[in-house]
Amino acid sequence: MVKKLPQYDDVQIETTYVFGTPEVLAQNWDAEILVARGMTHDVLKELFPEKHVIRIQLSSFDIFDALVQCRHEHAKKIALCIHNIEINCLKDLEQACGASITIYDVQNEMTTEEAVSKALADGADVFVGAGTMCGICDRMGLKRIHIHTKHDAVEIAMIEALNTARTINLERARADIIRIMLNHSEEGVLAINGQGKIVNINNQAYRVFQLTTVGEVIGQPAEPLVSTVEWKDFLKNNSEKEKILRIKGKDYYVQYKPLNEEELETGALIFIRSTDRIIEEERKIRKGLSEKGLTAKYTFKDILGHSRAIRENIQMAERYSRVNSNVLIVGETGTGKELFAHSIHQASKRSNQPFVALNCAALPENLLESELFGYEAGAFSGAAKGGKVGLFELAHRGTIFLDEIGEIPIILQAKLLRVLQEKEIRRIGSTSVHPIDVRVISATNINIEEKIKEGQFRSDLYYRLNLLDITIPPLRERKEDIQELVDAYLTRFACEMGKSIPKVTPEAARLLTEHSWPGNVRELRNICERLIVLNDTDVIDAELLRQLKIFREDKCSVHAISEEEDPDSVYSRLKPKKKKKDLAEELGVSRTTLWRMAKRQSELEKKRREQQES
Ligand SMILES: Nc1ncnc2c1ncn2[C@@H]1O[C@H](COP(=O)(O)OP(=O)(O)OP(=O)(O)O)[C@@H](O)[C@H]1O
Repeated sequence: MVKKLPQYDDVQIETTYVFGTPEVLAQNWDAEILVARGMTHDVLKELFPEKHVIRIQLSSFDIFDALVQCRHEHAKKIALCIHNIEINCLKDLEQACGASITIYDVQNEMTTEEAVSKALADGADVFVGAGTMCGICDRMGLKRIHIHTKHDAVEIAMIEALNTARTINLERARADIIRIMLNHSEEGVLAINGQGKIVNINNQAYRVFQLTTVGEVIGQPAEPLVSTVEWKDFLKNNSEKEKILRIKGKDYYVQYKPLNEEELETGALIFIRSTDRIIEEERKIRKGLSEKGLTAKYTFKDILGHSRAIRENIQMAERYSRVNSNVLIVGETGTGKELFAHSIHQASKRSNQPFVALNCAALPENLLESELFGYEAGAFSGAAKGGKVGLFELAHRGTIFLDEIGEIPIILQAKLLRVLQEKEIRRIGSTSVHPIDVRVISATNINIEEKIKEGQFRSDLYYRLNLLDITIPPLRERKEDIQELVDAYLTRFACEMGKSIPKVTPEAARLLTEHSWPGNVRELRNICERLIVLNDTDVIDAELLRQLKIFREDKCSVHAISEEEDPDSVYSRLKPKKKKKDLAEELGVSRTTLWRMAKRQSELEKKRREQQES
């Protein structure tokens, strides 16, 4: 009957003939959208306020068509019983029909009956109207003409109904997504209205309150469930609140957020999270961060040594933790500069924020720049698709530790200085800047002042980095720490390896104290580890130190290798055979020092080649 309707797979259309009293119309419709004409439309709308009821509009043409048919009935006086319609051209219509026309306004079945009776008394001989009127006329044996609705009007109403159906379905799909999201949330979520009644609850909250039937609590007061909560005060004050509540024997972290969005009734959302879960998640996050190197591992408690120098350094560093100024830590390799940097961060107000460490000597200039400042997508060929967040951005609100700062290329020094001055960074290839709040702790084992004199380090940057400074003396200058460090490391490694803790004889202790420790604490730590691995007795004596050739690297470690004019160093002899990690251990140096040695080595080789060529 209706042509060219848009097709929707998920919409079902049914047609039915309804006629009669509101009681008849009030049958159980399972349709969500009803399409009807005239009085039927009005009655259905009143009976089903929650449904969409769409009106099929009667057109003047439909009425005209019905009136013209009255000619065939030889009408003299036509009664037009119609609902809520205005006709301006009555005179023309009367002429076209050849009869007088009286309009009777009808609202429902009762008023239609009254109108028909009145029209009859007024002398009407033909009645024109809709289905209800026709039914009454048929009962009374009166001549009547039914106003039929044209296809076009039905089609327009059906299109409106289908569009409404589409909107309903879209809304429903959206609501389904929100429901699924809510139900997949690890948090229990409860929405309460201004009267403290539950208007919505997700699956997780059902579990928390151990409810069994879905919908059991909707419309019920929230009070028995969250009885300990002064939600009334909270609604009154319209402020957020958080509490730890014990619900069904378990602890939950509960947050209340007031809801007074314009279109929503004032109420609140209650979020409920298991405290066990929060702790577990935090642990995972910390683990994730530490795997990425974003957390500090050490505190001042990890720094051993009772020498005056080390104690004074710790005291000073503790004071530095309380402020935000940049710190420069100076000391030979392996003296514990990184340990101090971690500890300062951990004792500072930034301890819950990231600690990001970077060795400036370990990367070539271009990589170092992108590592520090990040880059935009497509900033250069080979750049990662989504761009890259730089370490400064990663360290926002926390601390960045720039080890081997003396090695930073002069071009990057200018950029770093700008970052420290402006407190904002610009990624490579980006036009915009990001404000950052990062504390910089840097470390060096070279004399930066010398580098400044040589024009290789900017003095303005040095003063920015060196607002506070710590100088850690080498181990050979604080021999009183050696015994404590040896005891601590022997104990630690023996426990880790399930061996008994060996006793160090006085002679062995003397040898250990007299050793020059060019690799400082790192070297001492490595030697202690070797002693535990290689020794199966309970004693460490001088003979064992000699047998195990414990100090065999003495002549070959940093000092020996630092003689730049000696390219035939132990480093170059060992290098081809070793992995970087093993080599660093063998030489008793850090991987950075190793990298520096490699760099120096290749510079020397280059120089030698150039000399040979010239
Ligand atoms: N005072 C100390 N107490 C305990 N352990 C220490 C101490 N000083 C250094 N160490 C240990 O020695 C090793 C080297 O320390 P760290 O990496 O902090 O030195 P560094 O000065 O930063 O070295 P590099 O300049 O070579 O990077 C680490 O295992 C660290 O835990």
